[in-house]
Amino acid sequence: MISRDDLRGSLPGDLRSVLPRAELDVEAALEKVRPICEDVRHRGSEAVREYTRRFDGVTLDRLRVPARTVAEALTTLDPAVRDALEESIRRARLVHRDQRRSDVTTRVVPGGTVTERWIPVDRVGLYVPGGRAVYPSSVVMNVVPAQEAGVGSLAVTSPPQPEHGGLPHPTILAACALLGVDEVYAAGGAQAIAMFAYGTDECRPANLVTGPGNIWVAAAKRYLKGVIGIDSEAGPTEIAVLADGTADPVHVAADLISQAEHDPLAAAVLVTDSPGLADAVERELADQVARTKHADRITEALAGPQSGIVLVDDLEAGLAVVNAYAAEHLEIQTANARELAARVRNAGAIFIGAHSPVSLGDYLAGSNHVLPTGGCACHSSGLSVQSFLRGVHVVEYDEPALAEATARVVALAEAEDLPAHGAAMKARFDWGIPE
Ligand SMILES: NC(=O)c1ccc[n+]([C@@H]2O[C@H](COP(=O)([O-])OP(=O)(O)OC[C@H]3O[C@@H](n4cnc5c(N)ncnc54)[C@H](O)[C@@H]3O)[C@@H](O)[C@H]2O)c1
Ligand SMILES: N[C@H](CO)Cc1c[nH]c[nH+]1
Ligand SMILES: [Zn+2]
Repeated sequence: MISRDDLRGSLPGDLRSVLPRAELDVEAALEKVRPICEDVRHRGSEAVREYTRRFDGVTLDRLRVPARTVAEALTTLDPAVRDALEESIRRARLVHRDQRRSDVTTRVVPGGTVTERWIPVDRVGLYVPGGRAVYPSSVVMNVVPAQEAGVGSLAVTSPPQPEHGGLPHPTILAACALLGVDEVYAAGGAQAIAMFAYGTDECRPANLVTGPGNIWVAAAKRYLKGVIGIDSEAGPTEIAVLADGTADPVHVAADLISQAEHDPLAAAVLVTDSPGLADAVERELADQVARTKHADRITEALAGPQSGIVLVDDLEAGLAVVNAYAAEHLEIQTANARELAARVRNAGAIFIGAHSPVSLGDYLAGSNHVLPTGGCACHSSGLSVQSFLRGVHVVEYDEPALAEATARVVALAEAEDLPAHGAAMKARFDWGIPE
């Protein structure tokens, strides 16, 4: 129970330290991924194949999936799944197309302009998880914004599945085919991220790698950042639900369980001012978990230190808690949900009201489901078209505009004791280069 007194005067950081959160030791995982990444750097595909044998239990002669195999995956795709994927792609395109940026030219002074030009990254590597669950939906969430940004070269990688002849899951291949992606690799974990970073004889290096994954994937992204660009760390899934006594405990429990289903390290947190709702949700959780397929990993996730029910005095305190927590997904199920949502500062994505569950966002809302976890939502965004663009300033001044700027540039250069900077300006005018 966190009371208003606990909150009074507490900084978001203090509050964060008393909230449930996974003690995800990415730093410890870094120790383990460092040698994997270095090995891939030096031995390329041979090393990727060796770690694939060790961690995925699959022996592969080559990592690249033949383009024909990708295309053929469509022939065995369940028509209902095809229809759902196509609609998911259509809705995601609608949302992501609206995120495209236009170049903007600012006339700073007469004769002096700065244009911000948006240029897509040349080549991206897209990670699609495939350990405990397989994620064709993450193919959509990675590929659509990259394509809408105008990225020219896209490669997808996903862990090989022993029961599918060492290929990524057929629905992942089919999703790639639907999106027109034919460069696909059967590799997962840290070794796949290193493959994109350093390149191998089979896979050209990429400029940027994006996509969600487990702790090994998150650690590899952190280790290789700089060698390759990365999106935000999108690690084990999190859901926070801010609810009052008007929320339906059956729905709240179902939504918490839905995200706990991803990983024993997934986090599910209810923040409520209603002791009655808290009790009812607890009862519902026990009932629903017992009846669900992945009860083991869900039970582990719900019992972990990262999950729990936080009872607050009122919804103001609840708002402070969810802002401090900065969940990957935040559902607001209260009487005044839209109003509270407008005051949320930190969340990867916000789901308003009884009819906007996270499961909708995972597959079909049109929003992106690759979102920052572990509190990163206080500084990072989910995947979007912007993730695949670079803004480049293009500067163009004419001679009078440069002349008008010269004295001030010289003054600032001298203040920084960098006189050659000033000299580069003066050289263009009568002032000349000083002896
Ligand atoms: N935040 C998001 O946007 C988002 C979206 C979807 C999924 N997720 C998360 O992605 C994760 C997917 O995890 P997953 O495990 O199912 O698939 P994954 O593809 O991320 O990881 C599987 C890979 O991990 C490697 N691996 C397994 N054990 C290892 C070990 N002991 N040492 C080194 N490497 C090892 C293997 O090579 C395997 O290919 C889940 O945590 C889920 O919650 C997050
Ligand atoms: N909830 C995950 C994002 O954290 C995305 C996902 C994909 N499939 C099901 N769920
Ligand atoms: Zn999910």
